[in-house]
Amino acid sequence: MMAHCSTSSSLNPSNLFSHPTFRTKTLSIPRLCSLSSIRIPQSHCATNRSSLRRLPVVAGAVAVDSQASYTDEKEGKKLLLEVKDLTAVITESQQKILNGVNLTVYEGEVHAIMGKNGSGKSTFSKVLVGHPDYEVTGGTAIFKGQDLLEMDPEERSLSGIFMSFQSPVAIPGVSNADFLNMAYNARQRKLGLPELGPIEFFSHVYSKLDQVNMKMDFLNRNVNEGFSGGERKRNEILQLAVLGADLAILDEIDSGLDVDALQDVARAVNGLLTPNNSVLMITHYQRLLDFIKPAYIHIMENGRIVKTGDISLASFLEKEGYKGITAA
Ligand SMILES: Nc1ncnc2c1ncn2[C@@H]1O[C@H](COP(=O)(O)OP(=O)(O)OP(=O)(O)O)[C@@H](O)[C@H]1O
Repeated sequence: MMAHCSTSSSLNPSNLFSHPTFRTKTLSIPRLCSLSSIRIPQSHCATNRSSLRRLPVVAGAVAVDSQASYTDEKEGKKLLLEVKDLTAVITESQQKILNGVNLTVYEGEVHAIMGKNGSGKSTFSKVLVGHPDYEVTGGTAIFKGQDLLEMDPEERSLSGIFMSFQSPVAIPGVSNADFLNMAYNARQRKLGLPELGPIEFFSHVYSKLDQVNMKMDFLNRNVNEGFSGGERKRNEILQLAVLGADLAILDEIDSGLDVDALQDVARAVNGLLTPNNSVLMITHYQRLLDFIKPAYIHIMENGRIVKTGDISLASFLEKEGYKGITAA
């Protein structure tokens, strides 16, 4: 899906979702990168830097609050995310989708969520990042010791959550390089660190391109415009590489990837893993898990995690299907 330009002339970065331009049914999380269905105001649909500077400062994946006192530990690892009995409905229809999700993620862990189509996997991840299509009706979500549900989407991004969407959108008129540069500088500003000009930024991003095996000319192209499905997915991981994250939520990052691209993307994600950050992957297939190895696999059914196991759960699933899992 392509992003559209509207005629809105200004945005309030601190409350982006409330802006009429963004109150659309197709809105996705307002962060600078991986905007899955965002509408960019006409005034921002230009490649000049002054326009870009006016884009909302909603950079994702910035571990600003690295000093947060989230003390619960397991084997020396800090508790990153604790979700308890989370319930949520679709805002418009009030249809219940999440029926009490429980999930605990410590730093340095890789988790995968699997489940039948329509079981609520994407909804869960979008609820975590504060997508306005959904309303939380119960439960808690604590991220780095802070109440995630109390934060607006921008704060969630700035506190270190990155989400890669199933269908990253194109943003006409905004070059990939400018987009990433702006996102990077937003983080630097938030951290009180020096911003990088375009030339300095280029050398910074150059090594990241290598990590995802992307050619340099992708930087000069407009964000995701004309990119193949696989290129969009690589671009998502490039954004993650540039911005970093304490918790990267990757929604079907393997979909549409050929075998080589899958390996590139997996290698890049693995290269970004440290003892302090975590990944939550949503996938249907074991092939991704062969490359990015999760410690935990969760099966979601009817808006709840109904089973948790290790990698053997994915192999079992591959052979027996979900019926086998439920019966197991
Ligand atoms: N904004 C929405 N409007 C209407 N229905 C929605 C909306 N968001 C989710 N749903 C419905 O909620 C259910 C769960 O959807 P979700 O996308 O979370 O499932 P999923 O497990 O990610 O599925 P898949 O594996 O096919 O991607 C589906 O029946 C879906 O149609």
